[in-house]
Amino acid sequence: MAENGAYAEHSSPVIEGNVVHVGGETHVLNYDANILSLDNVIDNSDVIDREEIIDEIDDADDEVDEEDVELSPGGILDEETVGRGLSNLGRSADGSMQVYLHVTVPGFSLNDISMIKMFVHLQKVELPYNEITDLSPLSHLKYMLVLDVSHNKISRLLDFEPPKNLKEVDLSYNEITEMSDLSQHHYLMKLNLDHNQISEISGLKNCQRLHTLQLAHNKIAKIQGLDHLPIKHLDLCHNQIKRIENLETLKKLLRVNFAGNNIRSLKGIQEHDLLESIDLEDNEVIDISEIKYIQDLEMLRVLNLLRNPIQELPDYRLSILYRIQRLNELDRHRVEAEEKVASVNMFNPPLEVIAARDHIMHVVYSFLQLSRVLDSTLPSIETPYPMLVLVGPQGSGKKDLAMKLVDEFSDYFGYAISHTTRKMQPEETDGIDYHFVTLEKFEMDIKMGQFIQTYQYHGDWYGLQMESIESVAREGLACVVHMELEGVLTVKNTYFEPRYVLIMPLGHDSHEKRLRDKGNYTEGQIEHTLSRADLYAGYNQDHPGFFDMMIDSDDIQVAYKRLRRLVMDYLGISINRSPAGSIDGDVETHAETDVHGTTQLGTRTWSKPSIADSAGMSQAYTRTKNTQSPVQSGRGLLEEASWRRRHSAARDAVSGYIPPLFEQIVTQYPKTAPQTVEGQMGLGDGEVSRSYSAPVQKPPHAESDEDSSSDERSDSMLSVASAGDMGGGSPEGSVHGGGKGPQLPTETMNPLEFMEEEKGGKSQASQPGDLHEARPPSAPRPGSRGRPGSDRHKVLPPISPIQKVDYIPEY
Ligand SMILES: Nc1ncnc2c1ncn2[C@@H]1O[C@H](COP(=O)(O)OP(=O)(O)OP(=O)(O)O)[C@@H](O)[C@H]1O
Repeated sequence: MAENGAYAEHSSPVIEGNVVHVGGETHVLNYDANILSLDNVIDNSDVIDREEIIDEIDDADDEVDEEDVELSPGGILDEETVGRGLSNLGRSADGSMQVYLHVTVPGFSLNDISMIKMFVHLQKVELPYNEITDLSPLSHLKYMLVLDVSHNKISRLLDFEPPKNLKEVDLSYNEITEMSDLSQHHYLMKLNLDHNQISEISGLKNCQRLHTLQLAHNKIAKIQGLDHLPIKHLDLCHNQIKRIENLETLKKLLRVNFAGNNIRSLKGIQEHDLLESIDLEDNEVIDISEIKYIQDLEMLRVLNLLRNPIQELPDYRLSILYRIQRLNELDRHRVEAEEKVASVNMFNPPLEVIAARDHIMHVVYSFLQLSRVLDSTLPSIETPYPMLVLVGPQGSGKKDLAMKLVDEFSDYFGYAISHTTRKMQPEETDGIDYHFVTLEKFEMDIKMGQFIQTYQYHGDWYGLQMESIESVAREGLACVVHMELEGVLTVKNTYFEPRYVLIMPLGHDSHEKRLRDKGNYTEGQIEHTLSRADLYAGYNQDHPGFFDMMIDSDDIQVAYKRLRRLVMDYLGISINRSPAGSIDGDVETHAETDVHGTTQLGTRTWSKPSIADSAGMSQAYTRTKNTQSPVQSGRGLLEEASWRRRHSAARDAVSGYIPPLFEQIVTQYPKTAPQTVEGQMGLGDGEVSRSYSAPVQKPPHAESDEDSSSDERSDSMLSVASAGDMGGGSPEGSVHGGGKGPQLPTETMNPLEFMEEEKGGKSQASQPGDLHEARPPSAPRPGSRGRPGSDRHKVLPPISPIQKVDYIPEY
């Protein structure tokens, strides 16, 4: 009997056993003489050209196909059947012959494959869909690499002498109940045992090259016997597994399929850093918290949780995507980038998104209410309602600072009381620290459009109502509020333009201690709050200009000193000099008090620079007056004011004038809190902290305090401004009074009023028809001269009188 394979190359057909070699091709012939007459081929070899011979052979093959030849009768594999199934001609393993390397004989109901042992060179044997029970003839196929005997009746696993190099075995759809020891199959890489009756994984211990193990649709109840195997693809779907276990040592896992089991928890799958795909379809995963076991898997891209109870959770898909942002496919559906964004916005919205939503909500609710004119805080381009917002993490002490500031500067500031649903603490008073309200009331107020911002912190709601601000403003005071960062972001969406001072406990330990000392917070809350301190620091760093100032509140006393000095600087309140001539600059320092015991004001108020800023105006005023009106100069009002500001700035630059600190803070952009602690431009003690800000120089027109320190100069600027003998006397005197020094306008004075006065003469009484009369009457409160937000301060500059201005001083 001829072997499958060997031939020598000839130009004319050469017959070797059942093989014909024609022009480099080899054909296997049947022994049945009816199929092909070898004589014919050989006899006519001289006269029939090669192609005809090949055609003839092909025709003969076709004829045979058409005939109903019974192959492998009785399920006994015969040579004819093998011959038909041979393919893939190639070199034999020893390289000496050309042989067929593959055989495929599917669906012949084979139960005896003894014949196969004749074909020793076969490397790939496919005998699926038969009735094979015994694989022992395969022991002869020493070169076999791949074996597919799926869909047979095999009950014993690889029960034959193993070919040395057997790599892939498909024994799926058989009747194997037990996994025998496969220790001799050293080279086994892929083993498919799907659809058998296996109840226990075993015998694989020495299969140290096994990278794919398929055991789907068996009766396995426990994952075991896989320790230290280099398995990358593990398919255990449709078994009876309840727990993912014993996978710790499978460090190469890339894909696992546990679909169709009874798994509830994902515990056991963690720490597989290479895992890319997990299929858990049709299991019993119910709890979203289970995702924690897989959310740190760096390479995970595909997850299937279809037909698990977890699918019933509201926003299930987004919550999974939020937790595992790196997924490309979830539940057999591609994940879109938009879904990932939506998931973040839903479960951990960026601060800006929270603030925008909050703002929109309050705007919409307020639109639903009857509109009401808010006379005290109505916005104005020139002088927005003055507000100071202390912002920082909980426990930064900002509430205490705010309270203390309002206490000390009660003539200037009022505390805008926020509403909260949190429990009142023993040391707190309703209506002073907060308006303590029920959740129902809080929600009702939201719906009534009362709030300008709200924020939920540690489960309690906080919110600032318009009425809280308005009630402070009605008193003629600027308002101080404190809030978390999200609140600030909402306020930044409103028309208010407060100054924002970041109160930051820079020392982690002191912050923690302060939180613990309060004794009100749980461990989780403390941890959360401490982590938010980093958020603030990061936000400050990433958003230059967001905060106007940062104050370290590690030491609350020092923090207050700084805040106090900042405020005094803003307000232009002079600071007493100590006998030694230095500035006290601390809590002991008091605002300069005039003979009447009222605090003396400088030229600044707590507001944004108005159209005609004080520096520009002040210097403009020292110039020769030019009574050309904007109309005459061909410029509009705003354009005129802008032109003057630029003119003034240019002149300052030429003359070397550098505005004092407060003015830099108020007027310069970006007006930012220092991005690092070191860079803090605080109003700290002495030159060190000053060195971070621009040097403060005396303006050319300031004549006094030659030897003052820079701090003093800063303050002296204010004094100079007020020194135009505005300090004493009546409010009118302080603003309009004619002194010897340069006349400086103040922000307590409407620039237009200032211009008008300049026109009409400093000390002259108002003339009929001038701005004073055109302006709505203001009711000065006793002792409230020109303080921010007061009725003396033109927070609400009249609109119609602007039209009446007939000139703006030129210089
Ligand atoms: N209207 C508001 N909007 C946003 N956050 C607010 C508002 N009112 C108060 N908060 C902030 O809510 C947080 C919790 O308030 P709580 O009164 O418990 O703080 P606290 O312990 O006094 O903190 P701190 O010492 O920083 O003032 C604080 O950071 C507070 O500033």
